[in-house]
Amino acid sequence: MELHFTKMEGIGNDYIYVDGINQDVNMTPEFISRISDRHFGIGGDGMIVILKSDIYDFKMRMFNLDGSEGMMCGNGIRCFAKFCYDHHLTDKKVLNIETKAGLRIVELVFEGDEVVGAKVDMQEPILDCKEIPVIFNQEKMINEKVKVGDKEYSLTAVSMGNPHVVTYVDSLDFDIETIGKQFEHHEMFPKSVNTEFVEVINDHYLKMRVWERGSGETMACGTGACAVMYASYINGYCKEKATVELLGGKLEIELKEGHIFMTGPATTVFEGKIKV
Ligand SMILES: N[C@@H](CCC[C@H](N)C(=O)O)C(=O)O
Repeated sequence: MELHFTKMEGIGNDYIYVDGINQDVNMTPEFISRISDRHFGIGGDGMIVILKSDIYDFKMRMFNLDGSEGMMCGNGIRCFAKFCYDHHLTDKKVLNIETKAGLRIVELVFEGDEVVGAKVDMQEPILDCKEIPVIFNQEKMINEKVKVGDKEYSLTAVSMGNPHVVTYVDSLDFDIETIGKQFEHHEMFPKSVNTEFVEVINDHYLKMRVWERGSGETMACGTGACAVMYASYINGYCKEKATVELLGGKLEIELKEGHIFMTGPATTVFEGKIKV
């Protein structure tokens, strides 16, 4: 049997996109980590499957490099919407997409006839520790000093449908592999966590690196950039609109009427088929 796929990336956060409406897709962790492997597979930060939804236009399921399933993917959902439009699964330019974290509304961005990106209503950020989830002795974790490994960090925990913890650093040049794993496996995060390390450049420009649960360091994380903007806003480091620069590029993030909006590119790298 063959599996048709499209490799796509949103500022370097790359996934293998597969149409699960017109073909059967193996969604076991073993298969996902095998095809995502950069030496023995197609290569990517994981796999994203396009499915029919009973309530909205489409349903997105996303899987990390280790095969674990994520609730939401910010860079992924922009590419997901482009995939649906480019593959003629829809001619809508605004798509309602069902994710494990609920509805996300994606407005495609065009250059001429070509879809080059999207603006996404990422819904309301969540600070409630129980919902994120974070085991902590207060309702919210905002700029709280917590020891991770042998160092104390000031942490702000935010859910964008998936769990994030944001911390501020003087320099982005550090051993993310060691520190990222300490956060990812810390007992205060019962469902693990995505960790964002942020350098504040000014009140409308933030730079970050991310360590994603299930995938390790990636070039970018869309939900992470939203969590960073919101954490920085409530900590008084930025205004309602900010550019967030990640290793793979920039996203524009805006807080409007309690919702976070993310705008960024979506790019097709190549298409193919593999024997499964
Ligand atoms: N890269 C993504 C987030 C992917 C999911 C995450 N690793 C999780 O398991 O929560 C993004 O762009 O948001």
